Amino acid sequence: MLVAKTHKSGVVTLTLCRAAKRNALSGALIEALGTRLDATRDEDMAVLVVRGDGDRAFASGGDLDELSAIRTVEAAADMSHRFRAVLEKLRSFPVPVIAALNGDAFGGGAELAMACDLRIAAGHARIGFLQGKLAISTAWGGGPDLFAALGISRALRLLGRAEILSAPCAREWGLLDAVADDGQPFEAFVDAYVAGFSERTPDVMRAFKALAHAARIGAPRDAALALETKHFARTWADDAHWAAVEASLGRAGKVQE
Ligand SMILES: CC[C@@H](C(=O)O)C(=O)SCCNC(=O)CCNC(=O)[C@H](O)C(C)(C)COP(=O)(O)OP(=O)(O)OC[C@H]1O[C@@H](n2cnc3c(N)ncnc32)[C@H](O)[C@@H]1OP(=O)(O)O
Repeated sequence: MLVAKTHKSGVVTLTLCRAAKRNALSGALIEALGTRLDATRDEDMAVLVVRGDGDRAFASGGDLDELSAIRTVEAAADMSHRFRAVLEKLRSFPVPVIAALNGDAFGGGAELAMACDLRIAAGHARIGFLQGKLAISTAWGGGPDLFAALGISRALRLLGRAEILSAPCAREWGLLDAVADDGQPFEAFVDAYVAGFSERTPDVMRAFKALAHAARIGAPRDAALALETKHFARTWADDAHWAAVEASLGRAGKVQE
C-alpha cells in the first residue's frame, strides 16, 4: 500500500509509505495519493493530516530515477500538469490539511508541504526547494505557494540559493506553524497539535477551509464574502451551534454565582 489511511476522532491521516526511497514521489505514489484524497473528501472529519512514513523524509521530491525518462518539453509540461492536479486536491480539500513533516521535505516534497494549509515538523526535519540545484524550476504549484507564504524576497532567496532551512528556522520564517520539542515523540506532538482543530465541528472546519482556499486563490472579495455568509448561515442554524451556546451560557452562569 503506497498511501495508508487512518481515521480517529475527526482526524484522517494519510501516510506516504515509501520510506526505503525516502517517500520519493513516483507516479504511482502521486496517483495513490490522488485516489485516497478523492475517496476521503466526503468523510466526516475536521482535519486531514498528511505525513511520510519513517523518520528521515516527509517526501524527498519527485522520484529522480523515474522522472529521468522524461526528456522533452511536452512530456515535462504534461508531468507538471498531472502531478500538480493531485496537489490541487489538497489545496481545495474541503477541510484544512496539515502537513506533518516527520522528516525532510525536499524539492517536490516541499511543494507537497506547501500545498497543505499548515505545516508542523519534527525538530530534525528540514525544508529545501532544491530544484535550482538540479537546474530546474518548481513544477507543481509550489512556486506560487512559496511566494504567497514568504513574499518575494525570502521566496526568491530560498529558490535561488536552493537553501535548506532547519525546522526552527522555517518556523521563524513562518513556513512551519509548530516544531516538536526536543525528545517529544512525533506522534504525541502531532496528536496534541491536531486536537486543537478536531474539537471543532466538521462543518465549521469546512467553512474555515473555504475561506482559506478563497484567500489562496485570490478570490474576488465579493465571492469570499458570499462564501462566508453561506457557511455562517449554515453553521448558525445547526444544532451544534445551539448546544454550544447552551454550554457556554451554563458556564457563564456558574462563574457569576
Ligand atoms: C519535478 C521534480 C522536482 C520538483 O517537483 O520540483 C523534484 O522534486 S526533484 C527532487 C529533489 N529532491 C532531492 O534532490 C532530494 C534527493 N534526496 C536526498 O537528498 C536524500 O535522499 C535525503 C532525502 C536527504 C535522505 O537522505 P538519506 O536518509 O541519507 O537517504 P539516501 O540518500 O541514502 O536515500 C535512500 C534511498 O532513497 C532514494 N531516494 C532518495 N531521494 C530520492 C528521490 N528524490 N528520487 C528517487 N530516489 C530517491 C535513494 O536513491 C536511496 O535509494 P537506494 O540507493 O536504492 O537505497
